[in-house]
Amino acid sequence: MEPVIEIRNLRKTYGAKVAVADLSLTIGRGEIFGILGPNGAGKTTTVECLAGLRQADGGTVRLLGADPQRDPSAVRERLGIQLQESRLPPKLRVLEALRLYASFYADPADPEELLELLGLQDRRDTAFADLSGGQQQRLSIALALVGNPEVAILDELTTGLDPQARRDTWALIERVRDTGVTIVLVTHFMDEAERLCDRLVIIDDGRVVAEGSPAELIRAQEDERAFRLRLPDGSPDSIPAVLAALPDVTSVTPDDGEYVVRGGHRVLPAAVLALAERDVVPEEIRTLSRTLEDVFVRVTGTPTHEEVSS
Ligand SMILES: Nc1ncnc2c1ncn2[C@@H]1O[C@H](COP(=O)(O)OP(=O)(O)OP(=O)(O)O)[C@@H](O)[C@H]1O
Repeated sequence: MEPVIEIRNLRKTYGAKVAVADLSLTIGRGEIFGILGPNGAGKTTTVECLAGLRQADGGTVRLLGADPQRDPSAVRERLGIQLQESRLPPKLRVLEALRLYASFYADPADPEELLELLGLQDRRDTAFADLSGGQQQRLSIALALVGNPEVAILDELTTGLDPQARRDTWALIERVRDTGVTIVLVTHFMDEAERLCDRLVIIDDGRVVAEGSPAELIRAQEDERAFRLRLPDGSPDSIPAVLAALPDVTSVTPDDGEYVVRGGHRVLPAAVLALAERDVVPEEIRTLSRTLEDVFVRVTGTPTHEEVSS
């Protein structure tokens, strides 16, 4: 793997607040690399240091062999960045925006080709304010790509998009990667990371707590089990808390009228026994395959949804 990004022992504080404690990672050419973590974990600070937008307190950063901290201009032409909630003037039209941004670069991409890659050809004369959320998002990706970058950083790519627009955006990112661009994806969506990333890190409190491909990370959770449970109408309200208190259970999460129960390899028999002792016959039980979300909950201790307390 030819590294295009190397971060070693990065540290960044804001006054007394340690945003990045000690973080190292390596990203290879042509990868879609995910940076995941709970709110406030230090993801945005990390990519801002990587882009030379913030000065780190310690550690080294190399992007395409250059030091973006010391010499931001050395990476400016080779890096595209789409930060959270990038907004444009409401009246600026799509093609105008692309041409304007292209004028900042010595060797920009052809705005017409970008319009086609991003499926915005028939929106070329539409003002930013009149685009749908998905189209605005696609335009902000196009703007990150207009300088013909070798590396693109995309932060919270699909926040606020509907399921179809999210899937379209994922397909688009794969097309961009296929053109040879290395992509750094900052996200808190586990399904997005599992679907798109070749490799990823999960960071928590400014440190890497897990690293690998989604499949490797999921395989490493072999002793984890989970199932979905639908209780019969009229079962005692205390049942979820009873399950949450069992030693084999690590979490009970309500979801769409059912419960997702997670725990060790004995979680299913232990829960069924506890239900039987209370004369509760489940309406339905479905075992679940492990996902990146299970890995995330385990390594960060942060539930992605509200849990039942025991
Ligand atoms: N300019 C700043 N001044 C002070 N504290 C900051 C600043 N920017 C970020 N922080 C704090 O540093 C920590 C890391 O923030 P950062 O935005 O890097 O996290 P994040 O993982 O990107 O979070 P989110 O998912 O919420 O965007 C947080 O506790 C945040 O409140």
